[in-house]
Amino acid sequence: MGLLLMPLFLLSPLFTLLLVHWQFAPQAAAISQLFPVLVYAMLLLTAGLAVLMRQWHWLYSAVLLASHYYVVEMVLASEQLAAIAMLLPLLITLLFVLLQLKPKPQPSTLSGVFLLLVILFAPPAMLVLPIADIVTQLSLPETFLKPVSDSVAINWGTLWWMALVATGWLSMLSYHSANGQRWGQFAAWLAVMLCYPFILFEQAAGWVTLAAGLSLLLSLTSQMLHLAYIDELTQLPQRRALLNHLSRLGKRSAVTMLDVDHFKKFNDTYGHDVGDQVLKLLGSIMANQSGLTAYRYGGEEFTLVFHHNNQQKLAEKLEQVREAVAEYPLVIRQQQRPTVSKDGKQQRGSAAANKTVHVTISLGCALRNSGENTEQLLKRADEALYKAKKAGRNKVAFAS
Ligand SMILES: Nc1nc2c(ncn2[C@@H]2O[C@H](COP(=O)(O)OP(=O)(O)OP(=O)(O)O)[C@@H](O)[C@H]2O)c(=O)[nH]1
Repeated sequence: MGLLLMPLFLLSPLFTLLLVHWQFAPQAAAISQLFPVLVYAMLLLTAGLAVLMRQWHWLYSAVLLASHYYVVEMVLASEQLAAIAMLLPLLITLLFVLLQLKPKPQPSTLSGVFLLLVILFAPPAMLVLPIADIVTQLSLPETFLKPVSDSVAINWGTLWWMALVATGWLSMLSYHSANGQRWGQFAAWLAVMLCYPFILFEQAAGWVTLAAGLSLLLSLTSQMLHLAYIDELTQLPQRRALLNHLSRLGKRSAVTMLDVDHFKKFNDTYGHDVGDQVLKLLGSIMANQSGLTAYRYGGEEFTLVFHHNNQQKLAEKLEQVREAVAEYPLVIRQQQRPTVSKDGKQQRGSAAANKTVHVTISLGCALRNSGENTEQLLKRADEALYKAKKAGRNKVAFAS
């Protein structure tokens, strides 16, 4: 999913529920009648799916949302409301950040149980601790404590740090091109934080927790699709996605099978890890090609799918791919790792310790014949690949 699409997709529950809340008041009132059962049911569903899929990250996040929701619901009647509304978002933010930073242990391990207990009981502890006294002892400046307005129970200090955290977090996620899991957690955190300016509004916590839970559910679903369709090493879609694509391929199309030349020897010489790095690099070279969709077929074989059958254009493109791979300098360092740089020239460490090598690929292309099924098409592309190998490798061949 595109760089901007993922955050928009994961923030869509928040936008949608806000829209429903303000623009469709009768329907919103009917939905909020179902709170808190609906909210807890949504979180339970997310947690259940997370357990089923063994995606612990989502389990912890769902539990955190549930314990936060419980506290906010309870605190509304508390005399400590203002003080808790100051410290609770801080605690929740710290826990969310902890979940982003730490590798998530299995809940069946000791550290997993500990993490679960902290997430479950740290927020409710605020209900029994003398939070108002603690806040008084902090002697925060007047400007920090000044309420934003009479109608919202939040002060300027809290609003500012939330805005700072949101900006910093957002920049980090964009800079590192974060995955759905991290965006999902950010979306959930943002939704929860939105609760605070509106904490006095009826069912505000229910609405934002519902939005946060939906964001988690969407990110969990997209993670499952990712695991099912994307190859972890090369980050290219894998065979299952290829078969799906081929099943709806048009008449004018072509398929190319390609494979690394003498890869066994390469692995034997430089090690399997270096071989893996080469496959990763091939994945990124092919993902950056226009006019085709690249898949990892399996092992050191890749498949390229084209939505046209112009042989001249295909030959030019495939020649371009072949050259891009053959000309890419792989720097094998002392630790036996190739430098996979964008411009292909970056070298680190002592030049004397490095060795530059090249790999080549052979490509076999089949233009789709009328009435031909997927299996026959792939078989002909494979035969063409065999032809390219026989012709000396580092070649492009077309099926007859
Ligand atoms: N590092 C690494 N190697 C792999 C992976 N998948 C398959 N291979 C290796 O790829 C090699 C394929 O070898 P062969 O099918 O004999 O072909 P080749 O040595 O490339 O020779 P030609 O294809 O005839 O040029 C085997 O040694 C596999 O172990 C992988 O994911 N990582």
